[in-house]
Parts: sequence; structure tokens; C-alpha cells
Amino acid sequence: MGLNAGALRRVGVTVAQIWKDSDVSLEPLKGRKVAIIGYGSQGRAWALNIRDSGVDVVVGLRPGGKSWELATKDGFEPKPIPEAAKEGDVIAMLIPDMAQPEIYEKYVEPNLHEGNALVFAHGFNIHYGLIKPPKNVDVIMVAPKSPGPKVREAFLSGRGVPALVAVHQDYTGKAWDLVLALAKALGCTRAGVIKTTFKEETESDLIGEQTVLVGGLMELLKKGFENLVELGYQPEVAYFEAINEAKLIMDLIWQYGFYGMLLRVSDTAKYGGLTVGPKVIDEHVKENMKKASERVISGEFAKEWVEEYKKGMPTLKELMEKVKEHQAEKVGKELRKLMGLEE
Ligand SMILES: NC(=O)C1=CN([C@@H]2O[C@H](COP(=O)(O)OP(=O)(O)OC[C@H]3O[C@@H](n4cnc5c(N)ncnc54)[C@H](O)[C@@H]3O)[C@@H](O)[C@H]2O)C=CC1
Ligand SMILES: CC(=O)[C@](C)(O)C(=O)O
Ligand SMILES: [Mg+2]
Ligand SMILES: [Mg+2]
Repeated sequence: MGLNAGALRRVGVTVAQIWKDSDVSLEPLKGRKVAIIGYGSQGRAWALNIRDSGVDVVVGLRPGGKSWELATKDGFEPKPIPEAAKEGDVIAMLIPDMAQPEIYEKYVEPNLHEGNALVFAHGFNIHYGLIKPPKNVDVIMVAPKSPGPKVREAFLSGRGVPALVAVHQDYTGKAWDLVLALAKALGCTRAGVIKTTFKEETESDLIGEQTVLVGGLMELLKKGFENLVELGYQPEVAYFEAINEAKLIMDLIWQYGFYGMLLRVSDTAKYGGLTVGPKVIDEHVKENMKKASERVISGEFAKEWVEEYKKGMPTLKELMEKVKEHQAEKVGKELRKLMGLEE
């Protein structure tokens, strides 16, 4: 199957529908309690932002853990997951994707009431059929296009991060109003919220994080660092050049776009970058991206990840250790200390 522009239509959305803050009301959340299950990257940001938006929040956690302690420090009174799920009218699943099916089945599903809403921040478990909710609840998603801590940081700065919203099941007939209200309570409508489907969000999120955001970006910076070191330049120079400054250039792209970034670097960098860049990140890279995308779309990646999780994540653990051992990490730690970024 070719992955061309036409393939986009497969996901059921052709023209982007975007909501902004003034289009959306918080009214659907009035008098309803939001149960946040999990207090990690997204969970903490959601609980704090939704509470600050004047909505009643209960945090559901495993008793005695680190999250319990942190949520208590933040002024919540966390409850065991089954109790929070029972109390909540709107139940947000914000524990790791792989942990969700079991926790859902054991503690959440038995406590769902007719007309409740089950909320996801990523479509994985619904799209790949690992969680099958009952027919008498709404099943919705607000997927912030941002790491959790930035969801909180942006909310506090008054800006908000963009998000995708979707409705998988509209039992009450009011699921769209609710999902938009949640996006507003998270601060996401301030930046813009786009209508999507669980399929489009799941596939594009996985493809994005594998080929660009997490996999692609890190590999590019790592190889850029290694290349400089192998050529005999100082590792500290390589770190500042290929890793630290990448953030500063990315900030310019973030704020002004490609063209705006180019206007702010030297003509020498513009000419060198525009002529050499496509030779380094060439069509082979795009072909590799397509292959990775096919594995996401076919469900092959999801199957592999579930198997890895069931084995206790040996590959993930090994790869994480290897990252820690990389020279860029060792040099970087010292330099980040120097710049006052890390203790
Ligand atoms: N990390 C991020 O920035 C983003 C995450 N998402 C989605 O948000 C959801 C939550 O992901 P994260 O915030 O990364 O999760 P996380 O890994 O930060 O979750 C940690 C929380 O889950 C709890 N937890 C972990 N394992 C558990 C288990 N077996 N049983 C009960 N509780 C458990 C921990 O105590 C902690 O409170 C996922 O669906 C993810 O795909 C979506 C956008 C970005
Ligand atoms: C932060 C985010 O949006 C990711 C990369 O999709 C994720 O953490 O899963
Ligand atoms: Mg993701
Ligand atoms: Mg994402």
C-alpha cells in the first residue's frame, strides 16, 4: 500500500476542524468529578490544570507509592484506583499504555456507571482493541501534543499546548461537548484543538515519536555528536554544537517556522544547511520512515511492544542503560551543570 497524501483520507478526517478557547465552554464539566488515574507525566499536569480550571478532581493511585506522596504534596487526597473510578463521572486513564488494560479490567470497568466518560490521552489501547469499554459510557480522547511537564508549564504561562480530540463512542450524545470542555480545562484550547479519530491520533503519534520526536531526533543528535568526536574535536565542543544548540535552533523553528529560523542564522549557515542537509538526511531516511510507519499501521509494532512488556521489557531496559553510558550523556551532564540546567 502506498502512503501518499490520499492515504490521509483513510482516517476519516479530510479538512482540519480547529477549536480555540472562545469556541468552547467548561459548562459540561460543572457538577461532574474528574478522576485522574495515575500521577506521572500527563496525570500530574492534568490533575493540576483541571483543578486550577475550577473543576472537581480526584486522583486515583496505588497506595503508598511515590505518586501518592507527590499528589499529597500538591494538595490532593489521593484514593485507591477503584474508589477514585467509582467517585469519578469522568475517568481519565493516565498510567502507562501497557499497564492500562489490566488496571482497567480489574479496577475501572467494575466501577463505571451508565453515562460516565472514559478518557484517554493516547488512542493505543482503544485503537488496537486492548481495552473494550461497555456500550453505556462515552469514550473520548484529549491527546496533548506535548510532554506532560510542558502541559503544566504552558498552562501556567497562560499559553497552553495544542491537542487532538476524538470521540470513539458517544453514548450520551454529548461526548463532543465534554471532550472539548476537558481540552479547555487543560489549557489546550488556548493553543488550538484539532478534531481527529482514535486511529489517526494513535498512528500519527507513534509514527511521529518513532521517526521524529524521540527516535529520529535523538539519533540525529547522537550521530552528529559522534561524527564530531570521531573527527577528533573535543567532546565538549561536539556537545555544544550538535546537541545543546539544536534546542536553540529548534526554538527558532518553533516560534518562527523554517523560513523564520533561516532568517536568524548566518548566510553561511543558510547556504551550507540548504545544500548539504538533504544530502545527509536523504531519501533513504524517508524510505526508512515509511517502513516504520507501515509497521505501526499494520499493528506489528503494537504486537511487538505488548510482547516486550509481557516479558518484563528486557530490550527497553537494556537500551535505556546504553543511553546512560553514551559519551554524550556523560559530557552533557557536566555541561548542563555548568549552564545551571541540572543539579
Ligand atoms: N508522557 C507524555 O508526555 C505523554 C503521554 N501520553 C499518554 O498519556 C498516558 C500516560 O502516559 P504517561 O503520563 O507517560 O505515564 P507515566 O509513565 O508518567 O505514568 C506514571 C503513573 O502511572 C502509575 N503507574 C505506573 N504503572 C502502574 C501500574 N501498573 N498500575 C497502576 N499505576 C501505575 C505511576 O504510579 C504513576 O502515577 C499514556 O496513554 C501515554 O501514551 C500522551 C501524550 C504525551
Ligand atoms: C510526549 C508525546 O507526545 C509522546 C512522545 O507521544 C509520548 O510521550 O508518547
Ligand atoms: Mg506518544
Ligand atoms: Mg505524542
